[in-house]
Amino acid sequence: MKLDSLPPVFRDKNTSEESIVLDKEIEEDDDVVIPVIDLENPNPEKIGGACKDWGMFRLVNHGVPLNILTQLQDHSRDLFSLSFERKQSLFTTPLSYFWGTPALTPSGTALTGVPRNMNWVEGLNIPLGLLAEFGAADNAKLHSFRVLIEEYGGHLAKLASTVFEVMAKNLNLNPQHSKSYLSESTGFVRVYRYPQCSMARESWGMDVHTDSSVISILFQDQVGGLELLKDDKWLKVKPIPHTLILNLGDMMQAISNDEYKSVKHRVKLNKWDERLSICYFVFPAEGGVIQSSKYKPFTYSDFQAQVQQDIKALGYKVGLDKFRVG
Ligand SMILES: O=C(O)CCC(=O)C(=O)O
Ligand SMILES: [Fe+2]
Repeated sequence: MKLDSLPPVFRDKNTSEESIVLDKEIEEDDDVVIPVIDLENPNPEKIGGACKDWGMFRLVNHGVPLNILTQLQDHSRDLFSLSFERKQSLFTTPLSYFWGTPALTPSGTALTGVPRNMNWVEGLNIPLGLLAEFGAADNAKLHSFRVLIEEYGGHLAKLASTVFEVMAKNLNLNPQHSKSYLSESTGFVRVYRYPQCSMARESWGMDVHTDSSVISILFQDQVGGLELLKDDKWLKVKPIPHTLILNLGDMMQAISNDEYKSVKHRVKLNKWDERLSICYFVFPAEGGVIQSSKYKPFTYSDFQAQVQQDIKALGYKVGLDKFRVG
């Protein structure tokens, strides 16, 4: 890892490779087996059960070509290895480059508020609906990244709607409403690098949170660190090559009237390796009102505005509780 590629605030906690190796401990293994959904032959009952009991499951036979996954990883690593200053100047609107927090304003800059612990992460935010504005013709690296992201985004949008259709049927959603509950044009991709950190026990890659999305789909490398909360226990989500992890966000919990869970999750750091993950998020259509008996009618924009206000004022997201009836 090149030290000058890190945001300056992350540099002092990254000691040399040698001292890190001496420090190596064996961590106990408490991996769990989260439900596996085979998309070649999706079983609606199994999907329903996984949504209710876990809020997170693994996708296999998902149809995203392996070469796209590996190329995207390679390209992302290459971009993150650029110097911090270069990344700041290269990733301009509609892309954005952020670090220290995953909470962004709608335009993609890091949201600052009441100071909280720094999240040990840097990332690129890529709104798929604005890819046409992302010219990048004068930069070969960015251009091929854009082409890949476009292809990846197309696959993930299809994947998300396939799974959403099964959920909508399972929940007997009104087809008129459910059309606006998932809108491809709202999708964005986040690419994260979690630098190795010598104080991995004291810092977080990403603090405990739920996603605000309808559906999030994650592609992680082999380093591991993602954990989910189930029955008050933190469980590791083991990296398995070529599989994707789908989790439900707050919008899906509201749409399902709390039948499905927006799962709490977090990312632990690693002392020895940096970690790369690529996440896709998709939301309801602009102006689409979420109707359910447990929540006041609200749009995703209402929700997002409330989240931004809470992060600024309190330092954290309150989330769905702000919209609950009674
Ligand atoms: O990097 C990961 O594994 C998880 C990222 C995440 O939870 C998020 O972006 O909401
Ligand atoms: Fe998340």
